Amino acid sequence: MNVRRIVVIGAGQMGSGIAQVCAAAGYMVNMQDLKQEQLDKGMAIITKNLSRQVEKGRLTEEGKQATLSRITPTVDVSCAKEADLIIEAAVERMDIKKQIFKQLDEIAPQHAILATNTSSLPITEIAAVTKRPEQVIGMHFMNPVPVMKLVEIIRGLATTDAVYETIESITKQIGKVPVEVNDFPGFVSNRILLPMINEAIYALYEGVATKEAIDDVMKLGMNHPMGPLTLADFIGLDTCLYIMEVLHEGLGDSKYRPCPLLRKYVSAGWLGKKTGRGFYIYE
Ligand SMILES: CC(=O)CC(=O)SCCNC(=O)CCNC(=O)[C@H](O)C(C)(C)COP(=O)(O)OP(=O)(O)OC[C@H]1O[C@@H](n2cnc3c(N)ncnc32)[C@H](O)[C@@H]1OP(=O)(O)O
Ligand SMILES: NC(=O)C1=CN([C@@H]2O[C@H](COP(=O)(O)OP(=O)(O)OC[C@H]3O[C@@H](n4cnc5c(N)ncnc54)[C@H](OP(=O)(O)O)[C@@H]3O)[C@@H](O)[C@H]2O)C=CC1
Repeated sequence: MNVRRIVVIGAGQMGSGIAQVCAAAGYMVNMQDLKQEQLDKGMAIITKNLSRQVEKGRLTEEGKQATLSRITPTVDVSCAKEADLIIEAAVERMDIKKQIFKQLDEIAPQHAILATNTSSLPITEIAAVTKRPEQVIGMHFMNPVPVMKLVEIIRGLATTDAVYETIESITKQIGKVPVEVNDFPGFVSNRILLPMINEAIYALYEGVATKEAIDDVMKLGMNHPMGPLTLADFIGLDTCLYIMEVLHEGLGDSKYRPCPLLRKYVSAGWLGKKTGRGFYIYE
């Protein structure tokens, strides 16, 4: 299928990154969010990332402007009318994703593929609220999107081979590496990563060590680029909690219970880097 226009739903840290890499590869992109403020923040992040590439001599000023000109920020979801592919990157909650997919199914042209960047939620269940489950698929980017190579691709029960192949080909065109995994809670990435992060939070909760010490052990001892508590702040503690809840409920094993300290921080609105405070404080 020939994809020209991509609509990205959500202009947060993932949505803005996805819009950037798609526009940089030549696609026309509409980036939609509920609030203008969030769109402004998303565009500012994209501009900053592209400017850094110009400073490093990896991109010309014209190239930066051309990429920016291919992105149209909007609060109007009816931009989905023009989409060949929609990539949803709103909040990690099944009720909200179902609402979005129902609406997109009504607005988007018949041929359009509806992809979700969900970190953990079942693709089949999201697809079931649409009249085109065969055109719904998981396209799971990693954070920060412009840097990380992986895109986990997850078929729902009804996803066709043609839709899978289109998404695989677009993933390669935007310079990423597709890896196919099956539709299980948390897929592969977060089934393995999030229990490690949750265990690090338990270690802090139980007083095994300070947050700095826990992060140092994993950075210096295991060569992780970021310690698990820094990484949790980077992902967003709300997203970490939602993912743990999906693993706990979806796999039915108490080993996935979210740490009470994680719940407490989320209740306090300490969501990590994006709100200025999580396990650490950010200026
Ligand atoms: C929750 C989910 O569903 C799935 C997930 O995404 S889980 C999260 C997965 N991501 C990770 O695990 C990230 C772990 N951390 C890292 O890999 C690294 O710390 C990092 C790439 C984020 C930063 O790397 P670093 O070496 O510490 O810092 P730094 O030297 O400043 O940056 C390295 C490069 O990344 C770029 N970069 C860093 N942060 C960036 C950002 N937020 N956006 C865009 N580019 C960024 C820098 O510009 C730099 O680019 P060049 O090499 O081209 O100069
Ligand atoms: N953070 C990460 O490391 C990763 C996250 N993901 C997944 O990507 C998705 C987005 O995460 P992330 O970008 O971190 O989250 P953010 O909180 O940074 O951004 C989410 C954005 O979506 C907006 N939004 C909420 N509801 C709607 C809606 N109905 N229509 C349009 N926009 C909406 C939010 O607006 P408002 O703030 O006003 O609610 C916010 O701007 C989640 O599903 C997450 O699990 C996937 C890979 C990695």
